[in-house]
Amino acid sequence: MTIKKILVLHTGGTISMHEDEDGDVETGVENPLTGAKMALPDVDLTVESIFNLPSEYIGPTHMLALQHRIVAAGNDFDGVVITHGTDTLEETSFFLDSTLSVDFPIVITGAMRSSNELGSDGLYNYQSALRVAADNNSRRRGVLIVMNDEIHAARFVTKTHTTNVATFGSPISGTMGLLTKRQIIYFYDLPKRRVLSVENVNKSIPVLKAYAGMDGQLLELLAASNIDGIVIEALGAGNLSREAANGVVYLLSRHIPVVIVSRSFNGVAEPVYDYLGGGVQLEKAGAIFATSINGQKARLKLLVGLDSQLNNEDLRDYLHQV
Ligand SMILES: NC(=O)C[C@H](N)C(=O)O
Repeated sequence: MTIKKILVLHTGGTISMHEDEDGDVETGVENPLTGAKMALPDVDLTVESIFNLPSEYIGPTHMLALQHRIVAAGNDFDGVVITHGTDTLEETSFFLDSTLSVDFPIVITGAMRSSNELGSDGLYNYQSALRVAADNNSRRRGVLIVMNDEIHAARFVTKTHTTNVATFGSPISGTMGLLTKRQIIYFYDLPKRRVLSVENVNKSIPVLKAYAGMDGQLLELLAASNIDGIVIEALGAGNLSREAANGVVYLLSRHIPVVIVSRSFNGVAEPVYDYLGGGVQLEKAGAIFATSINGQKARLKLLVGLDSQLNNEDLRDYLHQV
């Protein structure tokens, strides 16, 4: 068996934290994963602590720094493993997946229980991520999320539970693969996606959730506040109240791109209803329906699309693509 060279990038999160005597979880200086004993395949690890942050502090600038580090690694490694807090793990995964085209596996993992808690899942998930990154079958699959013996695609994964170790799920596509004691099994291949390079991540793109009785006031306020675009988690298949729909029309009249996803946990947003506020009329007015992603991912996709100077039809096609 050939030895696989894996680049490990620690970024912080619960996987690198510990519980104090009161049971509160805090960050530490030493990463508990460093020097930990694991049953591993033949891997040669290069370990870097690129950040030591709770993932609530991670934003697009950090994601871009990670992306640059991976690009700089070139073909020096057979795989990359990133450890990350779970709260924004799906966003970092999605950003990297949208902006990196590499053959080697990029695997992201985290933990729900910190290093000294009973039933801590950090070391186990780290070991699983290394196994997946060292597996030849993990190549050319985009960015993968490995937690709790499951493999998920960055495009479809989301955090589904506040505290459970089985928090990550892919409601639309299902789990992409599994780790057993001896095997790594993939159930399906992903549809092709368009990868774009990104240079500047400083766009202002808020995400707004729709609700019964939503008015257009907030949308009009946002239209006057120098935003570059907006994502609305609309109702059901992608519908809004009449007042909110008028707010969308106002935003569009100011040339602010409006991207529609659903606030529903599962399914794809698409234009179905033809009345004021219905998806058909929102699309006719110029709103863009993003396919199969949630609000936080649509925000990143719009950011990447705008930074790549995509406009009108091109931007629409890009956001439509699964
Ligand atoms: N389980 C976790 O990692 C949650 C933590 N708050 C973080 O995202 O950094």
